[in-house]
Amino acid sequence: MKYKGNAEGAAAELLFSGITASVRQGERIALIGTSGQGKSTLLRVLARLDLHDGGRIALHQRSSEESDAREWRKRVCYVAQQAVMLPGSIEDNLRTASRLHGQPYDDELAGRLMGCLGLEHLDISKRAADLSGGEKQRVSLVRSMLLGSELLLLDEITASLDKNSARKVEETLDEWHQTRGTASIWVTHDLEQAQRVSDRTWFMANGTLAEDAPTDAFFEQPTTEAARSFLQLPNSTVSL
Ligand SMILES: Nc1ncnc2c1ncn2[C@@H]1O[C@H](COP(=O)(O)OP(=O)(O)OP(=O)(O)O)[C@@H](O)[C@H]1O
Repeated sequence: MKYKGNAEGAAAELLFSGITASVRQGERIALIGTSGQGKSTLLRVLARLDLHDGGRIALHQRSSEESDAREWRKRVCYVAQQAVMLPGSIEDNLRTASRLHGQPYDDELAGRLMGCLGLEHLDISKRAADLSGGEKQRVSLVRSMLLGSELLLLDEITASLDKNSARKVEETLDEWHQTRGTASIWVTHDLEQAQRVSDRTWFMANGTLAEDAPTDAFFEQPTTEAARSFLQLPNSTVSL
């Protein structure tokens, strides 16, 4: 699905292939696997921020080729691990979605989400560039949530947060999911977090989606040796 070229024109290497999967409305997926498997790349492909070299992605049966990229990115929103703040104040950043998509800015909702994520102390007229890494990450999450997407692609969004703040992010997204039915694919290396925030787990290994299973089943009884090894479970006789 996505090629990884290396320098000096050497033969391109297939990063992953043969992935067939779907996300149901309101479903919460944890995407896990060892570093370098292509989890972030898969999210970026799904958000149409990276181009796939083959295969098809579709939203409600409409393929990416038939859909307007801007409209797609409003409905499928990628939240990066390294939050990028736009020039201007925190409020300017929060207003991005409404400005870009010509929709009214919900001041009350923005304030509520900032509070839920432990950012109520921030003066939103402050320069966004001056925020700490963890603050930027949460402001960027609020900015994305204000888009009202139906699928959030969350790329290690709590990686630079303390435990307390990370829990607030999880709780806020859980409430968001309960009240709005927003689906998510959450890339995380924290396996306890993966179990808390998902109904289904996608496990990437060996250049493909090696397992796609309900989260409880995956963690109790993974079916591949790759997953057993990843979860540090004893070997079984189950084959890859
Ligand atoms: N645009 C690109 N061109 C070439 N190689 C790329 C590109 N994007 C990512 N890669 C490479 O593809 C591989 C997968 O990267 P990716 O960040 O998707 O993995 P990951 O599973 O999310 O890793 P991690 O868990 O460490 O964040 C890495 O070796 C990376 O260097």
